[in-house]
Formats: sequence, C-alpha cells, structure tokens
Amino acid sequence: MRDVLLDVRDLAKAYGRRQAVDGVSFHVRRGQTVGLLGPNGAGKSTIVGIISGILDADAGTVLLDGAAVGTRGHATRRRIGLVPQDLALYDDLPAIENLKLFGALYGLKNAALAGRCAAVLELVGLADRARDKPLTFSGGMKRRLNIAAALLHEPALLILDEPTVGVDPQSRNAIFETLAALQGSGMALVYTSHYMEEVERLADHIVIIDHGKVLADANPAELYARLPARAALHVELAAPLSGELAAGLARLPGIAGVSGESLAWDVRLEDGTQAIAVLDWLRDRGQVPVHFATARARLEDVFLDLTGRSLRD
Ligand SMILES: Nc1ncnc2c1ncn2[C@@H]1O[C@H](COP(=O)(O)OP(=O)(O)OP(=O)(O)O)[C@@H](O)[C@H]1O
Repeated sequence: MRDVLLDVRDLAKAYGRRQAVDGVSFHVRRGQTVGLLGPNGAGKSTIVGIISGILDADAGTVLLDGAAVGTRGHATRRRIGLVPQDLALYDDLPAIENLKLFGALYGLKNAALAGRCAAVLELVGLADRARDKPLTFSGGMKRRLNIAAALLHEPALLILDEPTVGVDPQSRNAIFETLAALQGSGMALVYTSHYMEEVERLADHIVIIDHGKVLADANPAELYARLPARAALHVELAAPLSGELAAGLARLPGIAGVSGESLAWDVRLEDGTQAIAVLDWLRDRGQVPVHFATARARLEDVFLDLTGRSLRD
C-alpha cells in the first residue's frame, strides 16, 4: 500500500514469562492519527517502545517507509518522535535550554537549532515561557514542552504515550489544540490512551489492544457498525409499564434489548432514529413519557462488546 507510513507486523515481546505483546500488526497511513486504545497493562507502552526503537522485540518487524526500525536503525529511528509517558525534562533548566539539549542529541546546531526551538515552542503555545524553568510549569505545560522536544527534528511520525495522564482539563485542551495543528500540517500521529473520549475525539483509525493482542483495527464508523445496538433510549413513564407491554416492545423490529422496571426503562436500539418509533409505540398504548434521553454508542460499548468487560474496570 503506497500511502502506508508505518507498518507494524507480528510484534511479540515477553518480560520473563509475561507475554506483554502477542502478535500485534497494524499500520499507519500518511497524515493519519491512529489511536491505540486499551486498558492499563494491555501492552501499549511496550508496542510504542518497540516502534520508536527503544525496546527490542522478540519477534516481528516495524517498517517506516519500508525501512526497518530497530534499536540499531538510527536513520529510520530519527524519523520518529516519541513523547514518552514518563516526563524527561530537567526541572531547573529553562524550557529553551531543555530544548537545546534535546536538539543537540538530534545533531541540530546553531541557527538551525535556534530556529527549530522557536518554532516548536510556538507550536505548543509556550513561546512566552521559553526562559522559565519547568519546575514553575503545570503538569500540562511540562507535557507540552515534552511534545515540543519530540518535534525538534521534524519527525514524519509522532508517537504520544498517554500524554494527558495527570493533566488538568485546561491543559488537556491546549494539548488537543497542538495535536490538531499537527494533524492539520499532515503529520501522522500514534496516540495511546485508556481514555476513550480522547481517542474518539482525535483518532481517525482505532486499534483496540487487550492482553497484548489486537482485538479490533478499524475506523470509528466501522467499529460502531459492528455493534448489535448502536444507540440507547432511556425513558421514564408517568405510569408503570406492564411486563406484557415491555415484552411487546422488545419484539419490535430494530430493538436489540429492553431492560428496566416499573417507570424507568432502557431500550437498546440498532439505530438511534428508532427512538421516535419507540416513543410513538408507547404513547399509542397510553404510556406517557415524562422524560427521555437518547445516547449514541461509544467506544466503551465497542470494548464491552469485544471483551465482555468494561474498559474502566
Ligand atoms: N519492564 C517490565 N518488566 C516486566 N514486566 C513489564 C515491564 N514493562 C511492562 N511489563 C508488563 O507488561 C504488560 C504490558 O505493559 P505495558 O506497560 O506495555 O502496558 P500499557 O498498556 O502501556 O499499560 P500502562 O498504560 O499501564 O503503561 C503489563 O502486564 C506490565 O506489567
């Protein structure tokens, strides 16, 4: 496939007897944001470590533009930027000096280094804090400085490992703005998270990982389309619904399930537009809804459907 930037094939990695990554394959196209979603311990950090050439895999290959990435493949590794889960900053060194250190590691010097430092600080919204030390920064600002450091060498692919853990909501939004700007510039991103809302918001392709394996690899619309119920209707009635009527409701076309009792009911719908038909059906039988709410299926539902477990467990 011509537009594939990163091709991850059959990765495996064990720590002692624990198989952390167990035959993982997926790819990232140019300009695409791939969300790696999975619970804590699923293997995301290990996958990211192998992709960015920090960890050796026991088996499998990682190709960037057809060239192998490995702990010894320096030229290819340089085309990847990694924002690790653990912050790597010198707290009492001004932000700009931190960046110069990282830049020097990438071989940047003099005017080129100064130019890149200014550009990345601007991009992450820290240009006016260049001379301040990270110890005066919020968790989110430190994270943004880390993102800046990973962008100094203009990578083709930026990998972010849980970049919003421990970050306040305002800073979280600032991080999203930075990432949106990077997406706009055509950069490919790999974003790991166990926060489904974030992955839903950012990613145009989602790889769900659990116990070191890929459970799903698709765009969000495809993931939702596979669900038996893509929406839910919660309805509260003025008078209790009989068991007989509830059973009748469950038999209506497009209804995936009915649960509840007395005044409050939840109806799982194959499609959200069926909510109107359900409300009409109830009203035709003298059941007056006093309150109702509909909700679309979320990635949480996809995970639950795939594993039988909640991602938040
Ligand atoms: N250095 C290590 N030594 C031993 N076991 C490890 C090591 N690193 C990770 N593991 C184990 O490998 C499995 C996968 O861990 P990994 O950190 O890749 O998952 P994760 O999805 O990134 O989770 P988290 O978000 O909590 O970091 C876990 O069971 C973890 O305990």
